Amino acid sequence: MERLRRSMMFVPGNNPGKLQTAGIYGADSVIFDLEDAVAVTEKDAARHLVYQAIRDLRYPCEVAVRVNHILTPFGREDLRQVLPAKPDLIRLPKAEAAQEIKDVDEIISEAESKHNFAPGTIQMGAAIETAKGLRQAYAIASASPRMAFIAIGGEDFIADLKTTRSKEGWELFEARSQLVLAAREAGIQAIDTVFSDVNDEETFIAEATRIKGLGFDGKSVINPRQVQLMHRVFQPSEQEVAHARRVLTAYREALEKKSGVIALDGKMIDSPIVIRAQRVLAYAQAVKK
Ligand SMILES: CC(C)(COP(=O)(O)OP(=O)(O)OC[C@H]1O[C@@H](n2cnc3c(N)ncnc32)[C@H](O)[C@@H]1OP(=O)(O)O)[C@@H](O)C(=O)NCCC(=O)NCCSC(=O)C[C@@](O)(CC(=O)O)C(=O)O
Ligand SMILES: [Mg+2]
Repeated sequence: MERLRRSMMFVPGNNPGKLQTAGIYGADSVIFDLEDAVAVTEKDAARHLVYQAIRDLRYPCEVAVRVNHILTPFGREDLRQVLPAKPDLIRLPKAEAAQEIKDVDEIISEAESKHNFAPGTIQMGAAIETAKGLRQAYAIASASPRMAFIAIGGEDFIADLKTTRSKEGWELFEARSQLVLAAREAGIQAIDTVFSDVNDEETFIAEATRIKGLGFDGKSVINPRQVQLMHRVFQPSEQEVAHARRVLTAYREALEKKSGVIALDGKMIDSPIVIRAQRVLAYAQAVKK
């Protein structure tokens, strides 16, 4: 089972209080942000705070840093200053081309070598936030062995589409589906976008349920209150686990009788159903830890 990334919580990189407590809320990952949550005048202070937090504090989860785009005046300096702290992952915003991933991969390799980190220690993820980026989703996802996921940055994506965000999310449906397909083709995870109204739990849960159904592995979140909501949506129910066990038992018995297909409660059980049942059990096991 790959690493769980049900909840990836953004933490503004210029907020010392939030950086200090970010690990206590149970998120699978924290993303210390140097990009859009940080004003241009605060970039330098934020880099320093993020470096110190990663170096000095122990987080019980994956620690990622969202740097500015490599082609902005800030991206390379972000990497230069935070890589020596050895974050688990660098998340790139507004990715539009495989070359951006390759360039950052090279910078990370140089830092790993300079600081005696094992090669490949620091992973990468990239957010697709424009129509142009979406066209390159597979190329981006497969541009480096460091790539652990691609994400959709929905707020920027919607601005690029020149539309507005609805509760039902129709405007993002096509992009979300394409993003999951590209991630699966590349064999990496797919992460959904943030939901900005932290007080609207009902719509958050509906959206989380929908994106789980589309195949996403998790969601970027902006507030601790969204973490457990997300985990609850992704938790396999007792009925799902019990059903998965019955599927595997029935299939084993079928194989013993030299048959590759069997009916359980009137429904056909064959190998893709078995693969799904195995995933439910592996997932239930992983979320218990
Ligand atoms: C929204 C709000 C201001 C509300 O604050 P409030 O203080 O009213 O919240 P409360 O619930 O009252 O907080 C209760 C307690 O939790 C603490 N607490 C809250 N949030 C915490 C947190 N994030 N980390 C650690 N701690 C936290 C707080 O300090 C308090 O602690 P305490 O005082 O001890 O009780 C706050 O959450 C926040 O700043 N969120 C992060 C915003 C951010 O990073 N945006 C950029 C990334 S998105 C983007 O860029 C778009 C994107 O790029 C995305 C993509 O690519 O996917 C795209 O295009 O779509
Ligand atoms: Mg964005």
